[in-house]
Amino acid sequence: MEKITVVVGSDHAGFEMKEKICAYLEGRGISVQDMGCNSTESCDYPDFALAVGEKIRSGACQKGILVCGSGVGMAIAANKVPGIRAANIFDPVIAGLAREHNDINVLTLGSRFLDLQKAVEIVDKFMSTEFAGDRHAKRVNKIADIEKKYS
Ligand SMILES: O=C(CO)[C@H](O)[C@H](O)[C@H](O)COP(=O)(O)O
Repeated sequence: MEKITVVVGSDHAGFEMKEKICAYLEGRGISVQDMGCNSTESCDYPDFALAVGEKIRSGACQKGILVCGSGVGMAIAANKVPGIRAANIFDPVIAGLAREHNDINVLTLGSRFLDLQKAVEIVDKFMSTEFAGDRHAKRVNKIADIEKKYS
């Protein structure tokens, strides 16, 4: 596995799972940058999706993980940052495909619908699966072209 820094964030609903995922990644020797939140006090997921997306866009971090109650709000918000390809994943096989075919750089998780063991399996797939390139690169480039059309 390449040496990378993972940037993580959550809202109040994802806080506890985010903390456990940080500890899991750090325990595996992976460098983690935590953009908050820092408690279960109610807060707004777009603030953390933006912070994580900007870290990746700037090149400071290579992959991101965002946790909210369903994972949906985080995915919608993160995908508004140019260059971010975020997907809300509930299954490790799909996590592998999302890396292999779509080169996602942000994983979003729904803490209210995933147990920790499944979340960790998804994180492992996200971290360990390489983009396959080839025909998939052409398609991912077309996604970037859509973004350029509106910039
Ligand atoms: O964005 C979401 C829903 O798509 C997340 O699940 C949020 O965590 C959720 O909306 C937070 O809800 P709450 O009632 O304010 O806890």
